[in-house]
Amino acid sequence: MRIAVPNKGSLSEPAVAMLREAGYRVRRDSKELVVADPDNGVEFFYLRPRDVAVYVGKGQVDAGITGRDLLLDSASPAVEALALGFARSTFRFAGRPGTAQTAGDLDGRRVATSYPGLVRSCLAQAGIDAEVVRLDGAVETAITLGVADAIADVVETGTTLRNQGLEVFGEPILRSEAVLIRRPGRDEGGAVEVLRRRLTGVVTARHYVMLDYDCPAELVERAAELTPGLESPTLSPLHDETWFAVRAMVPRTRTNAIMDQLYELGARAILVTEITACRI
Ligand SMILES: Nc1ncnc2c1ncn2[C@@H]1O[C@H](COP(=O)(O)OP(=O)(O)OP(=O)(O)O)[C@@H](O)[C@H]1O
Ligand SMILES: O=P(O)(O)OC[C@H]1O[C@H](OP(=O)(O)OP(=O)(O)O)[C@H](O)[C@@H]1O
Ligand SMILES: [Mg+2]
Repeated sequence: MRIAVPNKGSLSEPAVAMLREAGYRVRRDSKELVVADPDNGVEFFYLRPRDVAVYVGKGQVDAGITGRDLLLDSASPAVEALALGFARSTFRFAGRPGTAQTAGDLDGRRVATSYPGLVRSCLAQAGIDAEVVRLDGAVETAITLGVADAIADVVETGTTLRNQGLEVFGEPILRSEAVLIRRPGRDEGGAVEVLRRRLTGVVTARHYVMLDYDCPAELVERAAELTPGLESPTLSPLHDETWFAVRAMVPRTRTNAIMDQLYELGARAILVTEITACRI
């Protein structure tokens, strides 16, 4: 199986980290363009982020990691197989304050972007007739230099826009994040499915922590409501028969709130441990 991985930019490092956590061999330095991983029957190709969807869409590579925005911009027939939870951003119109209230105000005006495919299809869908100016990056500067009236670009914290005195307008065009993509058609031999399952394990492991605590027997039912786990929490008897040990996965973002509630209920010895990988 061949897998395409972004070789630079925002996606590269977290994509490599995720593959490493999923048990694959990754490159040791940024000059390595092809990495063989015979133990897993995989060959990794480190490609430009924009090219990943092109190779996967043409079927030369079985799967790849890219951004949802890059996939849609490329108009590649590759298929999104799994959202990976990093490189989250929105794709938005922006301009100087007062330039426009909605995308409709762009009629007859110029929009600079490095995602012309995405922007053209968004404008066409809304029936807006605007000129798209294609730039390679740093598009925020296009307005200052008079090349465009507005821009459409990736926004994460909004710092870049603020620094240029720009404001977003209109509805977000897209919510993006890193995604696993696969070539269209059948997954020969189910090879991509193994990759997808492994990456799901990493995404889930990042999402949850393992919570262990001791709980008086009469409070176990109420404690189980606070920590229902995936199927049901694990109960183990303690030597002191009036207590149980309870174990359940909980969403990472709610860990401390749940620990507070358990403690107030009467649970003790509440411990949190990291999950490094899992199959759900
Ligand atoms: N600041 C950011 N925060 C989150 N995601 C981002 C950010 N900038 C770019 N991305 C995402 O990274 C992908 C773009 O990949 P690309 O390699 O072009 O990143 P980049 O950081 O812009 O690289 P470059 O150094 O070439 O500008 C897109 O999916 C985009 O949504
Ligand atoms: O909302 P923010 O947190 O400021 O992030 C968004 C910025 O990050 C990316 O820029 P990058 O540094 O990749 O430069 P580029 O425009 O040349 O791609 C993106 O193109 C935006 O400009
Ligand atoms: Mg960039």
